[in-house]
Amino acid sequence: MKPVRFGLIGYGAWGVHHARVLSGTDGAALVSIAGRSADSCDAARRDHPGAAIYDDYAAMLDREQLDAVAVVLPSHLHSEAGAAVLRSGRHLLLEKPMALDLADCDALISLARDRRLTLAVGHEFRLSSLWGGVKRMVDDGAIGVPRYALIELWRRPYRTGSGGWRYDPGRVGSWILEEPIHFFDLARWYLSGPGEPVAVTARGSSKRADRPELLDNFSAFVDFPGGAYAVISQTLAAFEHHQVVKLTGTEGALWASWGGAMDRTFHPSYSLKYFDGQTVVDIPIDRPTGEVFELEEQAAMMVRAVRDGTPPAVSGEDGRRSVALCLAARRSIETGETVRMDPTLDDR
Ligand SMILES: NC(=O)C1=CN([C@@H]2O[C@H](COP(=O)(O)OP(=O)(O)OC[C@H]3O[C@@H](n4cnc5c(N)ncnc54)[C@H](OP(=O)(O)O)[C@@H]3O)[C@@H](O)[C@H]2O)C=CC1
Ligand SMILES: O=C1CO[C@H](CO)[C@@H](O)[C@@H]1O
Repeated sequence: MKPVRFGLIGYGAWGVHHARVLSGTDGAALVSIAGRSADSCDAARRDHPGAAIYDDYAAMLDREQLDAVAVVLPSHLHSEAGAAVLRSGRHLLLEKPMALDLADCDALISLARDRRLTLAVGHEFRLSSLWGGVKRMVDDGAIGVPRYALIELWRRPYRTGSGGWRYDPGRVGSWILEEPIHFFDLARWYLSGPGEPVAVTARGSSKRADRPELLDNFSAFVDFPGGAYAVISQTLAAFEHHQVVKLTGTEGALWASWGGAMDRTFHPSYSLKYFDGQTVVDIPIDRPTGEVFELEEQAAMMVRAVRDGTPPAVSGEDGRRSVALCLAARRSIETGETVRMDPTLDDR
């Protein structure tokens, strides 16, 4: 069978991993990469001598024969580059956050729908043996009806990113859209059985008096219909990278934890403990877990989506809901109020 032909836009810290994975996934071929500076283009050429390298992604989309394109650019460029990919008739794997506002999310969803193309968003935690193991046990009824989730991250400060985009609110949107967005996605995945979140209440603080908008510390309560709720909490004012999900239900509890020297480590430690109301057992995790591993599952998922039309793990609608929760959290911090969500998806 002919391989699915992939293009990649963006060859920074995370694009390098997308490229590594796309060039090694069964059924995929990494055909071309678009960078921007001479440095990132040279690095792409050196690492992937078989791929065509461009310093202009529009030229790559014009000239290359591609089935699908991964967009791994600074977040303010997601909507513009994602739209260009879809308009060119290619399936799209778009890094999170899907876009910085809901109008841009809507435009991408419409473009993909009108052209019958796959739009997948890079919330790769859903492909994890650990975080996905939690989901499978919840779906199997292991903890009864889920009532509470704590999703917590302790980590070192963010990298600045190329040209400092991660520390510029105009380009990053907010730090809530940068990483807590993954946790809003997980909270929905675990708890939205009875329906989508109904309200968000958030608080945040900065460690720098001169940059109060950069929320090193962030916490949110997310209310679901029927009284279940999630607490999302993150600090960037710490060290290494340690994440937990603690989930309780009417009949049991799950405690998943993951840790490493950094988010992109190939040597993490992780565990999943399950309590059935009486005893605690360790649940074996069958595959290594961590974002560098989940990318492999994500690439395989994209190959299936292109070949067979299998729905993506995280759709444009999912990506949009997570953006909506982040924007609601930011509004809650600004106003000091709880923000009610519109379950019909019309919250703007
Ligand atoms: N799902 C996940 O777990 C993760 C997601 N991400 C997301 O991935 C995206 C990229 O993050 P990251 O790689 O860390 O950021 P970096 O700043 O490390 O890399 C961004 C890259 O984009 C390139 N770039 C900028 N403008 C253009 C353009 N017009 N055409 C082509 N390339 C361009 C830059 O090129 P140059 O170097 O030449 O300036 C740079 O190489 C972000 O949206 C981030 O949120 C990141 C990490 C993990
Ligand atoms: O998962 C992630 C790990 O951290 C990165 C920032 O350093 C985020 O961009 C990303 O979403």
